[in-house]
Amino acid sequence: MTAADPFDVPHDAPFGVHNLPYGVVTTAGDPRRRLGIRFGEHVLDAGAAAAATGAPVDLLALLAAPSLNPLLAAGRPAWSRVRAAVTAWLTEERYRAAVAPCLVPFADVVAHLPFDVADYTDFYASEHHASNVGRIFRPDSAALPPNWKHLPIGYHGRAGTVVVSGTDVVRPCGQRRDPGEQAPSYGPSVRLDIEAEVGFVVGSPSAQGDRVALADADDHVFGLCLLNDWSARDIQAWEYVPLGPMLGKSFATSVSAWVVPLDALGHARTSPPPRDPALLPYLDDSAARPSGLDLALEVGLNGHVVSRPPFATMYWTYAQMVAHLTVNGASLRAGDLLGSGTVSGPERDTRGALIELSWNGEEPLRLPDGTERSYLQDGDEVVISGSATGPNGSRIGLGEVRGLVRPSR
Ligand SMILES: O=C(O)/C=C/C(=O)CC(=O)CC(=O)O
Ligand SMILES: [Ca+2]
Ligand SMILES: [Mg+2]
Repeated sequence: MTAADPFDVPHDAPFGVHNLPYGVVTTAGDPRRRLGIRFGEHVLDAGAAAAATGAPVDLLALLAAPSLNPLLAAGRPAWSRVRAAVTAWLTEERYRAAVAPCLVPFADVVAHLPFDVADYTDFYASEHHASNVGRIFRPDSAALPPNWKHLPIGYHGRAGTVVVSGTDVVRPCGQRRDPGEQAPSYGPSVRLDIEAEVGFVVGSPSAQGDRVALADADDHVFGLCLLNDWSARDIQAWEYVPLGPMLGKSFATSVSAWVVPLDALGHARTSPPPRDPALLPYLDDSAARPSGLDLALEVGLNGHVVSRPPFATMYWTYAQMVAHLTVNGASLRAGDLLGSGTVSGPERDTRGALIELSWNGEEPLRLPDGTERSYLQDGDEVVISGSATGPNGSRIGLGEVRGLVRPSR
């Protein structure tokens, strides 16, 4: 093998054979949207590889689709068959000649939104984040509301404004009420923020009226992406009582272009923090397979790392989010996106939002380039990236979610 052999991916590379995340790509020479699987420095054209290797017609149909949704809806047995087939194509000598022409250099692809987002729900699962924001937004109340440790709080967001990594974000306009004022004013947000989150991508639907038990959550969750829940704190603070976030968060939510299957994250599973008080039975995971995940996130602002949020500290797991979301009989659809909520750890430099990092502007961040930030300025670029440990010390790259702030129109 030579260094240029596309099949020769180093064991510690972020997109090795243990990862195999899915995306939707086009190339300059072929503008058809098609499924790609990231592998080393290349992207496997999944539909072309299925055809070239003579895959069964049902798998061929799933992989020849222009979005991930048909594969998402096909369910866990199909996800396992596809993953096993792709692993064989990329590792077994007998497939090399057929598969090699289906590997496109990563630099040559444009990645699009990998799935059609059905419903988007954003949770609030970090105790550190919820406590910090509670202290800032509600200084005269307890840091955590009384329901916080009994259910994973969330709100329903706006699926139609989810955008893929690399999409610019226009500073939103809206109402705010400035400190000391009685009346609101209108204009571009002056407290534009980020929220570093993990987005869980639902595959198999559930029927309306049914509940999905905690133990069955893995039959429904296909994988995860990185998510930036852009938030205009001034708009949010004025509008959110009593029904919750609305325009302060609905203008844009960015997701990474590559969906990492849950199957790639077996080694990242970890026990969530101890729960006190005890949970109602439908949320009690004390006897379940752990669904905490040890994911290391990094938040970059204009090229400087400003935070390293640890996902393992999240109080609520994706399995509990699924159990809670469906406990009233609400159905899941293929393409539902469940945001974890901002990931913040206990230390200052592990907080996942600027409102916490700058304590709402009281302690501005000093960047190595000599500038200060409390909130985002026009032209700022935010990159959230992440990784986990895979089998035998391999790495599972979670890719990145990137966004640049454009001035209000
Ligand atoms: O505590 C509040 O009123 C608001 C909290 C948030 O803005 C956070 C939110 O979107 C959920 C999260 O990302 O954890
Ligand atoms: Ca959020
Ligand atoms: Mg949002």
